Amino acid sequence: MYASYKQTEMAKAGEDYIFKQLFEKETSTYTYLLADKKTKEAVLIDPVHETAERDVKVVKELGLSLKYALNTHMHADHITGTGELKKLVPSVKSVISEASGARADVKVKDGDTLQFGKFKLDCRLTPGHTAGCMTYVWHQKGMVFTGDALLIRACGRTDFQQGSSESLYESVHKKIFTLPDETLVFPGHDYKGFTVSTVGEEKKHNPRLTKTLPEFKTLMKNLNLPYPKKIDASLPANMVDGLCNLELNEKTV
Ligand SMILES: N[C@@H](CCC(=O)N[C@@H](CSS)C(=O)NCC(=O)O)C(=O)O
Ligand SMILES: [Fe+2]
Repeated sequence: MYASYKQTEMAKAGEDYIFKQLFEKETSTYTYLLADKKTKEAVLIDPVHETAERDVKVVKELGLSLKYALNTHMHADHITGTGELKKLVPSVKSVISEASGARADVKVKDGDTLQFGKFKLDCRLTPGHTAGCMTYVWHQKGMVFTGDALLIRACGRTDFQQGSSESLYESVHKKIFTLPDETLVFPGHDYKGFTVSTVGEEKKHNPRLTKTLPEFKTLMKNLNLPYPKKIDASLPANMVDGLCNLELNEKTV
């Protein structure tokens, strides 16, 4: 059984593509399904362990062929769904940045591209929340998947996983805010009910990233957020592509 979830209203089936924004309620995580309608090739961005079965069900119902399961970073608050997805659909290749230091089938670097059907995602390294955060840009559809680097009217915390407020500020300003203003911003989480923003809106209204760098650094230093509840289980599992410790122990006895 998987945790409770809801699928948001954000589902689009354009002329030549499929886009779905899926939600995992316990950790307020967004998973995105993108596909080429003609070739049926699909990718999932930031799947969650508990909702991997749901994601596979959607993929199958739509007659899609899942090529990649991408992580924007090594998550601290939940176990990635990539390990579970690979069990359910063995041909899927998991993806994470080389800079994350984590295990995956494909390790991407800044400037790499990932192809599905006639579409491609541009990989932009955006460190700061973690040292290995990757933002994926779908230029052809004017969409950017920012993980926890840029959240709607917020941004990822910088107090663990080699976080750095200075790096995050530079990443967002140089690698995300340089995209066209109308680019749709899809984050890795939302804790307030937002589903989508735009680069133009965030440049104007993000209460953290509109500050000067010194102000931003002070603000981030004083966020005082509690550690994510599942951090102790998530980090070791996400280092090894989402295989949980329990399974690893079972294999070694
Ligand atoms: N309470 C949640 C964790 C909330 C949290 O720390 N979120 C992270 C992204 S997940 S690594 C974050 O960067 N938040 C920024 C913010 O301003 O909220 C839990 O226990 O799971
Ligand atoms: Fe995170």
